[in-house]
Amino acid sequence: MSLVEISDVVKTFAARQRGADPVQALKGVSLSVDEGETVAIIGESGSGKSTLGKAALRLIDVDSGSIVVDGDDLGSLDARRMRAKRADMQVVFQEPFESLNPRLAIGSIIAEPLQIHRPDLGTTEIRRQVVQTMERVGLPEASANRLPGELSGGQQQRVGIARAVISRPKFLVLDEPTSSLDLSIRAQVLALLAELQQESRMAYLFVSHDMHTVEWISDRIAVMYLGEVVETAPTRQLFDAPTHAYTRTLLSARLSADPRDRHAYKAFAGDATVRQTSSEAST
Ligand SMILES: Nc1ncnc2c1ncn2[C@@H]1O[C@H](COP(=O)(O)OP(=O)(O)OP(=O)(O)O)[C@@H](O)[C@H]1O
Repeated sequence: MSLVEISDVVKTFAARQRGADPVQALKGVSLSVDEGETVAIIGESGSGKSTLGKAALRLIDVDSGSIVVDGDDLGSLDARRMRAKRADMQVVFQEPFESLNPRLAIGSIIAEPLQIHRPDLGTTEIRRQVVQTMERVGLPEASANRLPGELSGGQQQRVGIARAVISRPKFLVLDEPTSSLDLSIRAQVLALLAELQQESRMAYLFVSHDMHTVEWISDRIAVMYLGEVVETAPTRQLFDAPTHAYTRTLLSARLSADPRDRHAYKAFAGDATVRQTSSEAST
């Protein structure tokens, strides 16, 4: 049994406009993610990727189907057990600034999950873990007292990652975590995510529409089309021998992308470090 087992999940949204039909965002989706594995979800805008990411963490309710994380069926947990379970399942969103409280200092933002989930820890221990986590994700200790708006986009996303991993989750949903970042910073943040995963064997569900990113980071890829997973395959196999017509269309779009970007990206990804670069220094 995989760490994360998503089985036959259906999710329908009421239409945003009055009179329009409801939207079936997930039409019976099944997917698993193993410990230490990165599964990417790709597909065009509106295919249901983000909805699946949110459903996997039970950030939204689903109509039917089940999501089992580390042996617990999320649908059958009561509110108290679900709250406790959240320490094991975290999320990193695309827009770091929007997901960080602009009025809280960075240190407090990163400390929050521990304050919620580990009432047994004292202030000194929480501070120690915050400093340790900041160091691990490449944030200067001095930024603990700064506000999110004072950091660069890359640093803000490091804060989002630090907050997500400080409670030592087993399962992380990453919803376009690097899409808003410059190419060079993107590669460094991806390298950081890969290192963190190697250290702690987290399972990653990685939502992305960027083929270069998923090719680099994922072990397996699930292709979504109109609320369904139409193909799941190991990354190399999917790129070399896609079986579904829609996957082939997606991949041909990738080939028409600017090849210079691709090479630049590979070069950056190859020697990316988690340390800050001058381009990432705050403004
Ligand atoms: N809260 C909501 N209310 C109504 N419809 C919604 C809601 N959230 C998502 N949808 C609809 O569900 C479908 C799937 O949306 P979703 O955001 O999961 O797609 P996506 O593949 O992540 O797209 P993108 O790449 O643009 O983020 C879309 O048709 C979207 O309009």
